[in-house]
Amino acid sequence: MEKTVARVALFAALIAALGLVPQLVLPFAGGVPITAQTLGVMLAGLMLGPWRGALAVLVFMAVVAMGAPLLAGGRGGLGVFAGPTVGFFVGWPFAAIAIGLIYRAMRARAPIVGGIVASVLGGIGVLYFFGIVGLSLVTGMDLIAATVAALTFVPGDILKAVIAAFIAREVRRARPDLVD
Ligand SMILES: O=C(O)CCCC[C@@H]1SC[C@@H]2NC(=O)N[C@@H]21
Repeated sequence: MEKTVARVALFAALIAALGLVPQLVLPFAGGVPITAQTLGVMLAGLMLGPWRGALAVLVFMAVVAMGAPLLAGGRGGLGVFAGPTVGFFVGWPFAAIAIGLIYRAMRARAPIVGGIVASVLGGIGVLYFFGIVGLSLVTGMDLIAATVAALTFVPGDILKAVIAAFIAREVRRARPDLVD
């Protein structure tokens, strides 16, 4: 129990720390930034598993919602729920669940490929569904335009998926007792 609390807190803190990496706001992405924090969401799903990973993300989100400026660029507070990133933000725990479930099913046979596939399906497939709908609702963009805007993030998120898969495999090799 104590170990679980410590791990969940650690990953919530990791996602917060990744917010220190400067965000990149591209003019054609509807005001949604490129952020390193999605790497933290992927790592939480891969290394804590679906439910504890989602819990770590939810803890981080609760602290942000309470006003802590822990999102990249120093954002926080309830205003996040009215901004163009709301769908991605709300989608993070669902992405962590999908990543954790897919990785559990694949990691024994293919730790790296499984980590990449899980992170791409959860961190792009599932997450972008929420993100695109949210972007469309908040900005009034139609779903096609919001999807095109979201495509901006695909190369960076694939890179994060590869990095997350290697980190998860190495930590699992070195300290199997610390991961899901
Ligand atoms: O800071 C926020 O309010 C949430 C940011 C969401 C950014 C999304 S997550 C998926 C995609 N990949 C990125 O690097 N940025 C977007």
